[in-house]
Amino acid sequence: MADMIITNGHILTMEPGKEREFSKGMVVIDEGIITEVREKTQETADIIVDAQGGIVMPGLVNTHTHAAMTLFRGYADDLPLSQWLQQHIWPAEAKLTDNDIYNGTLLACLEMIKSGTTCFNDMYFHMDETAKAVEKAGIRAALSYGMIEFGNKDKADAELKEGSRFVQRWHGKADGRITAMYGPHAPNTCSREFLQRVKDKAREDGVKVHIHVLETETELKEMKEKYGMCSIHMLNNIDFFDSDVIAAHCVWLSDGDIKILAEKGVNISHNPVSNMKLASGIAPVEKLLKSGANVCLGTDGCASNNNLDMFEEMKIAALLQKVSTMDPTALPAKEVLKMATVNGAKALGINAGMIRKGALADIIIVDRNKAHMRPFYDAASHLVYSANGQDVMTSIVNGKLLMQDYEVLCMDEMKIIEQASVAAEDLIQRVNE
Ligand SMILES: C[C@H]1O[C@@H](n2cnc3c(O)ncnc32)[C@H](O)[C@@H]1O
Ligand SMILES: [Zn+2]
Repeated sequence: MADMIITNGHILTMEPGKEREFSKGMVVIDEGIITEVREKTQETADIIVDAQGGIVMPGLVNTHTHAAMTLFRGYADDLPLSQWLQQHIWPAEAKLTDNDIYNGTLLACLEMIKSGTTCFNDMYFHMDETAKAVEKAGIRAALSYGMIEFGNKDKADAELKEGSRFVQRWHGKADGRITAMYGPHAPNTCSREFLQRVKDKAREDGVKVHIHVLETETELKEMKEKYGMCSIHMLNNIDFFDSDVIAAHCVWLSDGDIKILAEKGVNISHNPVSNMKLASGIAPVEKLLKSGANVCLGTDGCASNNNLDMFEEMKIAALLQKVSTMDPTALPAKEVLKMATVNGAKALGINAGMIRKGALADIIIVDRNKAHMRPFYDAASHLVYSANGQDVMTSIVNGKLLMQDYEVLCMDEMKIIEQASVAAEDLIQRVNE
């Protein structure tokens, strides 16, 4: 007897090269793993999930965020990145406590579970608290301590020590739901020597690296002044790049940079809403995909988005490429859906992002019984252009039901909202003191 069977749904497998879509399908889950995907099964299970009227698909993978920044949702809007970070966000972050991070991350987990994200990639501070919140919520996450040293040798040692302590403590924990990584913030906030040390340490520990790269034109100019080359060439020169790197943003790329990223197998997290809100620019996603690079999708934090809705992110990613290339065929729905599922899972090194025998049972069910979801010709089209996060009925992570038929089962929804609101209020009071 299996643990769970999902029946009656319209299944979208997203299996690379073998994508299948069929109605009234069955997905069998045992011990957190998908064991069967077919039209009919002889198997029985403890839990039967009726997906009638729903699209059964892989959970969405958000490959770049700062979860606890939910506490800064709407705090400092309508500013360019450098002013936003230096004058508003960093001074406020200096006042964050463990309790803030725990409550802010739980709020983020709630929002993600409700809007169909089953795994997220996070870089922030007080990361033990983020990990504890992930452990509690039941979601999957890749976590890294955000290291910033601005070339200061003592700070560099302390930052790497903390990054390493976090990796040792949390990698593979929470039934394997937590993957730990190193998180050097960016090439213009970390020195070249430090980035080299971080990458060496990550290789030694066998873990990945999550970093912001070439988000703004200011970074490009700073790097050219300091090193006589852009961030991509500087990082390539120190042998930083391989398929164990998740580079967030990558907006200001030359054709030569794109070639390097593709050749080295670097994973690029595209964050269109944040890039548009901070007016950072438009990442050359079409060119990156054509070059063979693995491009995935992230929301960035709630201070620059201001939500964690990956459905919204998918639609905006598609529309932005179309208007920037003046080509309506650019970034079609199926491609952007891959970015938000299989490509994201590949970037984070998890066996998910698809519904296939042997994959992790991270699955969502999206409601088709809504006015904006009818008629129904093509699932990918509806998921990218018509749906939003509030159409997610059911979320399953590691074979466990975190939300079923819109009812959150893994946490007390109202309590999380209340606790995070109180934490945010106290925090802003401390910031303004
Ligand atoms: C981990 C640190 O990163 C900061 N941060 C959040 N969003 C961005 C962004 O878009 N670019 C650069 N840095 C960002 C966050 O506030 C933490 O200080
Ligand atoms: Zn970021």
